[in-house]
Amino acid sequence: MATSAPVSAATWLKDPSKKYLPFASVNLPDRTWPDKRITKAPRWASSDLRDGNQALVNPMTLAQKKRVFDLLLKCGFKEIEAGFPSASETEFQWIRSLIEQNQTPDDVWLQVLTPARGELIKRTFEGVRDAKNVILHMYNAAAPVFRDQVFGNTQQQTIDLAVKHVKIVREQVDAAIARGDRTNWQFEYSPEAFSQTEPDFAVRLCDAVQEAWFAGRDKANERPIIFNLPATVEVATPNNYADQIEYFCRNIKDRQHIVVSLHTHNDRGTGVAASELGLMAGADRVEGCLFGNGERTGNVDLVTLALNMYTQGVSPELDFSNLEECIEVITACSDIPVHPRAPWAGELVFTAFSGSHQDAIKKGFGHRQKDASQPWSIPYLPIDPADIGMTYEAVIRVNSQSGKGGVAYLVQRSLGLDLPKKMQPAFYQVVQAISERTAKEITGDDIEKAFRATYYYGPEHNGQFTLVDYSFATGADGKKTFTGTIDVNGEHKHIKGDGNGPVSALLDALNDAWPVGGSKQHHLSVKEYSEHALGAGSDVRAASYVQLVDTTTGRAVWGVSSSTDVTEASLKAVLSAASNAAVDAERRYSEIEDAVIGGRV
Ligand SMILES: CC(=O)SCCNC(=O)CCNC(=O)[C@H](O)C(C)(C)COP(=O)(O)OP(=O)(O)OC[C@H]1O[C@@H](n2cnc3c(N)ncnc32)[C@H](O)[C@@H]1OP(=O)(O)O
Ligand SMILES: CC(C)C(=O)C(=O)O
Ligand SMILES: [Mg+2]
Repeated sequence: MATSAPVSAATWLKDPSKKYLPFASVNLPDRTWPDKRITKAPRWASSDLRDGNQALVNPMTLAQKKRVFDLLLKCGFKEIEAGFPSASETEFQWIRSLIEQNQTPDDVWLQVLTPARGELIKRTFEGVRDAKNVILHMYNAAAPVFRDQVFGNTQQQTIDLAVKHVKIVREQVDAAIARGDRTNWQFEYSPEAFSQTEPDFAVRLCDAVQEAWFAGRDKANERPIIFNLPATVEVATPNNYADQIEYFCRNIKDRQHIVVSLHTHNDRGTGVAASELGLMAGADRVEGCLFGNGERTGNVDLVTLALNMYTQGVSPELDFSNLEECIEVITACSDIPVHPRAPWAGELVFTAFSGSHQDAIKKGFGHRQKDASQPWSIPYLPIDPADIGMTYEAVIRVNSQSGKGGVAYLVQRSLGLDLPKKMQPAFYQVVQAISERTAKEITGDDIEKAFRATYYYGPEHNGQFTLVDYSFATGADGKKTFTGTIDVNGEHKHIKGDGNGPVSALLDALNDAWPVGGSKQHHLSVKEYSEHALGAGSDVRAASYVQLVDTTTGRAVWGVSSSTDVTEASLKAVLSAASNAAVDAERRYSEIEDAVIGGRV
């Protein structure tokens, strides 16, 4: 018995060239857009509540729409496509509520979409009655794939359909004016699937629409018509879209009386690039959605577009200083998360896990601290996270791919300690061992805990030796004599020693006292010493770092401490290092691991 192939059988083709044809480019050898730059913000129109909303699994409730609408106002949008009033009673009432409850500020244009269908246009006009500012947006499909397969229309029939409905829109506007309605009107026309439409036909169609719209009027006294040129489905590389826009701008009649608007989708992942190149090609206006919501792969992401502009030093004239709030509102209302790696807004986009990135960022911040008046330039960070309301906290996160620079950066952020370069590898080894053991990210908190445990840093972290009291005497030869008491595992021990300075005098005393607290004989000498101020003003403290080497074994250990008194900080740092020297390396690692991860592994 014959069996039929499963419906989902793969049809991957070794040679797809018969099934899929390459995009036919516009012939525009003298294109000028590649040499242009984006030097000012376009007019922005949000379509979150229309194109974004129509593509949601669960379209927004009225309350959610209102939340998004308010957010858009807060971000500074002046043109908001709020819906499709003829689609349903809910959509209609939503638009009515915005108007009747006076929710739209006087400088904001309420945009509504209608297909080129007489009864739906009339319903749309009923929907926007008494609004202050309305952009009446009408579309019909123009591309051959729609003409042939959906409507069975020729080019001329497509033009006729558009013109007929433009006249209906005009009649409705005239009727509203005649009635004395207070509304200001703009007309927007979209030849749907513009980017798949023959460029010369798109121009002819729009010329006919323009003629019908302005018929018998002096264009100079009219608001310009908006020609919105959608890449309804993105089917080619973005340079093709730019060519189409430049071609349109060059060939459309009376360019000065029209606004060229872009409306890109992201099917190939280049919606942002297409809009940017489209602006370079001469467009004036951009439609899209926050975080790229919308049909299929979404509309162009307006946050990305605006912040791309911002980081080129061009004000987008939109305010995304509180990006967290935008993310919160849009994700809650659309039920679609922002990808962790989405440009600018993703949770991970300011985070460096890898060692060489962390090292470069840390150094970049160091540079900037010295002179913050220079233009922003930090490796791997094309924007200052603070400008969009993000903190630096997430900039460096540590896993097993991280390096010493990143770890040192986190210690600096949490404890203010600027670890000496030579000390960084030692503490990094500690963190690396923990991170390999857990095979997970090590949080900033974990790193702080590990640091405190490793160097007995902080009052609750006592090493083998702690300083109880001390004094110094200076001899005639300038030598210092340390006399003091140290606590060794709970027992006080009096020690005395000489040296060129406080550190060497304490070490001399310690070396004399070995073995103490059950530890073996050691002979410690100073290999590295450094200190820096911690904090400022009356709260300033000294941070001291010392590396001791045990000359009996060659093992080197670090110690750290801080105090309001420089000498005390250095003595405590010596005892921190000596406490490390007193315990063998293996045991120290397991003590530290215990303190940081306990039973978490
Ligand atoms: C690219 C874009 O995003 S365009 C915007 C798309 N957004 C939406 O569609 C969301 C809102 N839409 C809706 O709620 C509905 O589609 C409505 C209410 C507008 C219309 O619904 P319906 O009347 O059921 O029609 P439907 O959407 O299925 O449209 C298909 C019919 O309209 C016809 N049609 C489309 N445009 C026109 C036109 N300008 N003149 C006459 N008929 C038209 C189609 O040929 C088709 O006719 P057929 O059923 O005889 O084959
Ligand atoms: C209605 C039009 C502008 C549209 O959304 C599209 O073509 O993508
Ligand atoms: Mg669209």
